[in-house]
Amino acid sequence: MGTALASIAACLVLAWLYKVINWVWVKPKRLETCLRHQGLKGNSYRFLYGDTKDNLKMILDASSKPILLSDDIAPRVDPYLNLCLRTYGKNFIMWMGPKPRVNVMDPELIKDVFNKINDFQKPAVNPLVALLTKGFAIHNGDKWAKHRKLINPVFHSEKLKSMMPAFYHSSNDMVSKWEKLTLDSADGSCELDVWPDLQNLTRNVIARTAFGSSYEEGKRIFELQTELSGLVMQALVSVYIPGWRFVPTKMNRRMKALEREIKASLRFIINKKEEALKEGKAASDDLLGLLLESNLKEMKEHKNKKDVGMSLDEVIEECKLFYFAGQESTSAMLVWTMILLSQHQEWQRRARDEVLQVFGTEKPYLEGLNHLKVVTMILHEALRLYPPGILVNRETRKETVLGNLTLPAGVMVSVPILSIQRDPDIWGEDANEFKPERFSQGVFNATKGQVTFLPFTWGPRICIGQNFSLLEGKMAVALVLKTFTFELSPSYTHAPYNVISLQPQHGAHLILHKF
Ligand code: HEM
Repeated sequence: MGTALASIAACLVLAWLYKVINWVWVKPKRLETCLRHQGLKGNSYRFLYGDTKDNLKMILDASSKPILLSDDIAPRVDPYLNLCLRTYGKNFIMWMGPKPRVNVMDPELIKDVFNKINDFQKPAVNPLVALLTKGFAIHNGDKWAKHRKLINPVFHSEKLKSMMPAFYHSSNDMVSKWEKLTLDSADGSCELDVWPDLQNLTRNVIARTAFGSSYEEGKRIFELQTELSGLVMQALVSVYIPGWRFVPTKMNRRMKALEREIKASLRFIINKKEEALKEGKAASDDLLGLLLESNLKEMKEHKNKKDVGMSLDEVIEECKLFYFAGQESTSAMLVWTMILLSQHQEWQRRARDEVLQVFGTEKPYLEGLNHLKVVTMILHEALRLYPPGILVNRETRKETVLGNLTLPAGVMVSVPILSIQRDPDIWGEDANEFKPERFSQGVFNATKGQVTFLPFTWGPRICIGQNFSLLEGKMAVALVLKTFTFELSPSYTHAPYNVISLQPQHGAHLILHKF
């Protein structure tokens, strides 16, 4: 009996060892040979870590010093990728641990990557990131399609109209706070770091638009989510050990407690809203109400079918996704827009003239915001130079053809948005300069119809919140321009860096003058 057990144990250990050796050595080397035969350059695979150690070291080094406003930001923001581009050209492989990642910058290939969503799937997320959200942004296949279909109506342009009061009140709260600071000073000016206030603005917008009347509870959930993101980020910089998250360390216990509290608070809000909706009491004009309405409709229409609609847990995860996806990126877009307009006073003046011409002393309204041409050009140029998401990844699950390449299963494909949007081959020699006039005839003309402007990516998985965030951004920019002129403070240091989104590492110190 004992010998039989020992043999089974030995077999299990051998099987496990085989899997580990295959994962860390045999498979990466096989993939490397296959990719090199097809002409792809890049560093050789290094055991377990691949390029990740060098990548991290270069990021830490680059982020230890600021750069000049006139410098290219790529060497600071993504130094390793930038080095590979210079060393190997645009088509190369980088090693994300034992996984090869192919860099793709050809517009036709990018189109394929974003269009063929079943061939190029979202990579599995680190279980730590899944603590923050398991919403449809991380799913593939039928589950993604089902959730996207249910959530699409929530972001329909006619529904955005009902979000206008939330955009206005949140922007107005911020502008009133700044106005008070300028009025309290003798010369009607004040110096401040606008970055935390812009983050607060976009948080308030999501709390208001997601939960309507439950806004205060929504804000509390945000505080918990922010603490949880901080802990997840801390855990992510250490080497990921499978299963470590179950060890009851102080940090792991806190993460679990936060996750439980967030879930319980969301469950409470959702139940309250669902009850009210069923009784016909609540106007479903917030994101959660609209989502529940879309869900109820689907369940009624297909009540005899299996697996229809979303469960309560799935709705909870989608609410967490609104927080996660909707906030950081929009505040990043706004902060870089303000920094660029501080540097380029002529464009600031043109944008203000337009805002005053459209709204005069009136509160900004939907149709007016939709007609702001100069402001839209400026937002697009800010999103080109400082895309909140600098890179997106996909992964092959089976042998897949991409242009001249045949990629085996298990290869990551990366679209480096920042490098593409600053590529002189695509945008011309002035690619690194702020020139909103590029977008004077719209995005299609600016890109000559190619897939080269990608702040929201492209294809079926394009950002669902694109119109939402642009409208929110226009409201905030219009109110700021109506109230202040602004410039960079001498204490501003230019230090773009990438943590989830492209952020100003040392804040955004500006001087505001009451207009
Ligand atoms: C300036 C602001 C924003 C930027 C630059 C941005 C950017 C992006 C990008 C690049 C993706 C695609 C990621 C990928 O393909 O891997 C994406 C997806 C997504 N975004 Fe946004 N986003 C913004 C605002 C928002 C807002 C306000 C919301 C919601 C309230 C939102 C919700 C989502 C969702 C749910 C997805 C997943 C779509 C899918 O997988 O089908 N985003 N966003």
